[in-house]
Amino acid sequence: MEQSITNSYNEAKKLYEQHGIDVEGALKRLAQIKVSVHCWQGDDVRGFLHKDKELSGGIAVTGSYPGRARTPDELRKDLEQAFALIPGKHKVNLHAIYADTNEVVDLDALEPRHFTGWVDWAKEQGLGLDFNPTCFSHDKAKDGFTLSHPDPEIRRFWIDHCKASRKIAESFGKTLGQPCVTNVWIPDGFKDTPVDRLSPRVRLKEALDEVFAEEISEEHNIDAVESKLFGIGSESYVVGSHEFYMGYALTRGKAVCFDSGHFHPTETISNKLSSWLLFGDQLLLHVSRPVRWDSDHVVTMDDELLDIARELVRGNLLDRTHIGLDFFDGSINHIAAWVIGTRNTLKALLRAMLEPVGRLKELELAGDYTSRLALVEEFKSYPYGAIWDYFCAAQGVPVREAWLADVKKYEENVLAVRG
Ligand SMILES: C[C@H](O)[C@H](O)[C@@H](O)C(=O)CO
Ligand SMILES: [Mn+2]
Repeated sequence: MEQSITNSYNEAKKLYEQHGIDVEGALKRLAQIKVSVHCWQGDDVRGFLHKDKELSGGIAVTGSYPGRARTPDELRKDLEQAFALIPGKHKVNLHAIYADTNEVVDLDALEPRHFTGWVDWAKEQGLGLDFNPTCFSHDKAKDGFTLSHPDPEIRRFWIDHCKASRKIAESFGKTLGQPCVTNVWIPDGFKDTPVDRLSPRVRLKEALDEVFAEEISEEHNIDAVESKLFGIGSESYVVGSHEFYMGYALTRGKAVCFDSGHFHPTETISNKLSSWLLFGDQLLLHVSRPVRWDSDHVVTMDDELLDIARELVRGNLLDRTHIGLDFFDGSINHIAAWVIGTRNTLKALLRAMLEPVGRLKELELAGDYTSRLALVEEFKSYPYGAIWDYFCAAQGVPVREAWLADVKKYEENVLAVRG
């Protein structure tokens, strides 16, 4: 390691230690955190199962930056390049449409064997896998409804797909020796104001009960459900609203997925986590960045990211939280997007771990809000960057922006030659 990195680290460490902060303990904890990196940033959410299908479900990718992955092998190579620039050992979050198979197989007939390529690779790379049924970009989701569709035959198709997804996830968990989080998100909703808000929710509740009917050990698979306020084409009503899934997950022992882009523009998920975890067991995060009406921008070091990290650290919630990412930006280098979003998420957790939480809580309890504010503000300019640099160097990944040169080289040598 470069001497200047160690020197800056030692100086910074002294400053934190004056406040009783255990810097080495924080770095050990940070090294254990697994971020679930979403595969769909690598190919603009197209997948490999039905190459001709348009992206649907009220989500959209804009931009045509060259070099998106076109095959499972390309996607895996791109992920390997991203992970070489991100400290720690993580997970990859797959959608069903990323099956690695030459067979013509529909979503309801998918089996673990269609994902063998992914599992073998994950094992070899020391990565975990998470999973998602893909309830969009399919003819049977054309009119915007899946699990809550009024037609029982269409509902059946999606129920079978979600059941198949849980079996695939269970096989991931068994083979890789760590649980796979299976997240159900459906786009179902109305563009214009519905007359009957209740019936689609009744259908969704019944369909989900069927999906989850088979007991699968949480050692292998953890079920999560993800709400949304609105999507493109479902502006007026979404069946799987936050309240729907709060009730559903609480009564069924499921995890709730909080996507930071799925709420009103001024509503933050950081303020929801402590409430949920008082009553529910586990949560899944989709760390994203909403911008005006759109929900899926690359995660930056903004106030909400830091507040999410603070909530997890201050409330001791990390052990019950699965941290996933969810953004898709087609206007920049696909690998850089992963690296920026994942490094920022980890860096925000480090910043939160380097705050004098015990002291701040004491001040708050004593009603000394002046000191609380003063300390929180001063800590914003404490030298966490020096601790982060040391962490990156110790983990064998590039320090500061040095990773960008590797991405540019990969772009020139690998991405630019893709058609
Ligand atoms: C592709 C993902 O499953 C999707 O982004 C979902 O998680 C979501 O957030 C939809 O808005
Ligand atoms: Mn999401």
